[in-house]
Amino acid sequence: CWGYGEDDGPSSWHKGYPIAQGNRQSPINIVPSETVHDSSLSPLIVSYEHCTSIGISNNGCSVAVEYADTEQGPGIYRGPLSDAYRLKQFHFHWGHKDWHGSEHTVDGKTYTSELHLVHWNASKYQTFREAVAAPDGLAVLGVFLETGEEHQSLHKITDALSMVKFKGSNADLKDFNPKCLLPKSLNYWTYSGSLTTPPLHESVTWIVFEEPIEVSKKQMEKFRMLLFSEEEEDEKLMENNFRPPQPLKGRKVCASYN
Ligand SMILES: Nc1nnc(SCC(=O)Nc2ccc(S(N)(=O)=O)cc2)s1
Ligand SMILES: [Zn+2]
Repeated sequence: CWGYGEDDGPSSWHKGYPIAQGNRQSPINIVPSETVHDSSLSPLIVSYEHCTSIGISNNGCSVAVEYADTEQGPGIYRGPLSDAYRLKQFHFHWGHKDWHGSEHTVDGKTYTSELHLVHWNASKYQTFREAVAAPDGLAVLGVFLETGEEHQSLHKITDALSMVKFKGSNADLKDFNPKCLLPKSLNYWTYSGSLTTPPLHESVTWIVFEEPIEVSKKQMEKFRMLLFSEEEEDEKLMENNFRPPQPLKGRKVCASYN
């Protein structure tokens, strides 16, 4: 199947997933001077009050924290969105070293990691599976991580990583509210894109925050001890699980203002 190595990495995904060469692929390089400031863009509303996280798992390409799928669950609305989107999971992408690891770049600058909070359009679709392939099915919040001060809430995640070292492993992680992982400013860029891993569905309204959050080098090192491989397999360190920027193909990127 697909991966991030020499033979199964992003440059060969098009063989199994032709959409990889589609017209609204993600991530992209964001050029702030070329974004359109859309004054009709209202502030994004993040409503993460009722947060029943059910667990943390290593799915073989990243580490993800899943949320219970309930009506009054955590969600986002307004901003560029016409409907209410419900939080399904969040996960991270990172590099082998601190100088790279993010998927989106800003004027070519890479960050040490990128957090993705994956939401699906529960106003319009019955299930995540239905929404994941629909053009307005998903909304993903992107948060850049850069090395600096230790993040006071990220330790709840990094402390759990040793329990999900191997592909296919999962552990309890109760009531983790990801609001604490958002930056102070909710200024964002938004554009129409895709999943950044196979099946690469062009179903994502991307909302990427301008302001990064700070995490310590030690906290990043804990992500790099995770494995792509299963127990009993040859150890393959989980790192560089990011797709490089894809062609913009004429899309415009809008900037919020709040
Ligand atoms: N029928 C199907 N069920 N599930 C899938 S894909 C599962 C899934 O959530 N994939 C996913 C892949 C990439 C991203 S990302 N990195 O946020 O663009 C988010 C989510 S296809
Ligand atoms: Zn992602």
